[in-house]
Amino acid sequence: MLFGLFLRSSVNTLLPFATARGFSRSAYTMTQSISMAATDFKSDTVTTPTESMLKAMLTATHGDDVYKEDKTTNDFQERVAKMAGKPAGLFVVSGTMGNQICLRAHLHQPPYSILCDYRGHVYTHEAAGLAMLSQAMVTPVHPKKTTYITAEDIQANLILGNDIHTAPTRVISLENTLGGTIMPIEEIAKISALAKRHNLKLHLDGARLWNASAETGIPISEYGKYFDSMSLCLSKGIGAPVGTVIVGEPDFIQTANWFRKQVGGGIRQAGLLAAAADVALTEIFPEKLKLTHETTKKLAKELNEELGLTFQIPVETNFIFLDLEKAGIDPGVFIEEGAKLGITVAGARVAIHHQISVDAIEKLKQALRNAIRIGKEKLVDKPEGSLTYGVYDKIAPDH
Ligand SMILES: Cc1ncc(COP(=O)(O)O)c(C=O)c1O
Ligand SMILES: C[C@@H](O)[C@H](N)C(=O)O
Repeated sequence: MLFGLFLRSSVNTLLPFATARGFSRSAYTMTQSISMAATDFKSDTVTTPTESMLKAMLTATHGDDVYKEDKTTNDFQERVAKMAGKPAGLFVVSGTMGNQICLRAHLHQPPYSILCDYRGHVYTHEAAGLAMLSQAMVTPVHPKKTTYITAEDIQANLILGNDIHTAPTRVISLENTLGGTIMPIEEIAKISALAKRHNLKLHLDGARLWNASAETGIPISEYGKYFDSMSLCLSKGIGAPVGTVIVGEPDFIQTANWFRKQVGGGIRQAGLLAAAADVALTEIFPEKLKLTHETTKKLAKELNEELGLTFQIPVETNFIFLDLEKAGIDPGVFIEEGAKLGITVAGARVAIHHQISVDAIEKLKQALRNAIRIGKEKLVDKPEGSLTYGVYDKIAPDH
């Protein structure tokens, strides 16, 4: 009974999608009890567990995952690996861990380097893991003409051969979606062929591959054909409280498991977390993700038509990258005006997820109206700790 009360009071009880003012078939949920995520645009990592996820945790098995004895975890790993078209998977606690142990497991004898997009999360937001865990050099590549790095961009930046002055490229690490933009599968196929031609490994930071798949209709397994490893987060738009599954060949996953243990990522009763992630994947993918994208695009259209706002990169899934500079909006003012209205924003990037409330969307628009009005009247320092995504602020490649 007590737990039932806890459930009711602290989680979103998601009603069927509501048709909200101005947002037909909205991805917004009308929540009976407002979760802190309902007003939080800083990221899609902020979603809170739904009642169904918490209930699933109650019936999870309690085996010790370090000894591979937990049925719920083993079954979930198998489910995600199958969706990815890969023979093996490993449940880890975060996307960062998933990426870093995959990349480390592909590398054998330094000196070596990893090639990725200059905005790639593995390079910009994983606490220098490539340098410290993998002792790798990085070749950050700027896309020349598109919002994603192409086979041509990569070819021009590969470090091949064994010149003693260099750290040869051993792994190409892609990210899809990146900044919410989708990398076309045709380009991925070209990059895969290039990697194979030079005997390089290809990794995907697929924290939001679910979004790309939901938007394009291309199955996860179709993407999986081109990669030696993928890190698939369940704690972003999929809305699980914790978890990522990395996928690949069995011997690769065994090596990655070693590095998982080494960084303290061996999990005991992992079934509790895997059970919630399993329900989240079923509940959210792909339909609720698609609705979230529809809502994001509709909001972007309204911000452009009503407020004249433009965007740093195309709005293709669940992120809007506002061009605040062009609008004369100080990020600190935007953050401050949002706080006054009871919403959390983090600067240029606006993240939409399945728990954002209709009311919060209206407040976001009002905060932007206020910030435009205030304009250059005053400049406000960004509050300490605000997520700035500086790398994303410059996401538009230097054409
Ligand atoms: C593209 C991308 N990859 C990886 C990660 C890392 O995930 P986590 O925060 O769970 O470590 C994030 C952030 O959440 C991300 O945005
Ligand atoms: C902050 C960053 O690590 C996180 N992945 C996000 O996109 O919000």
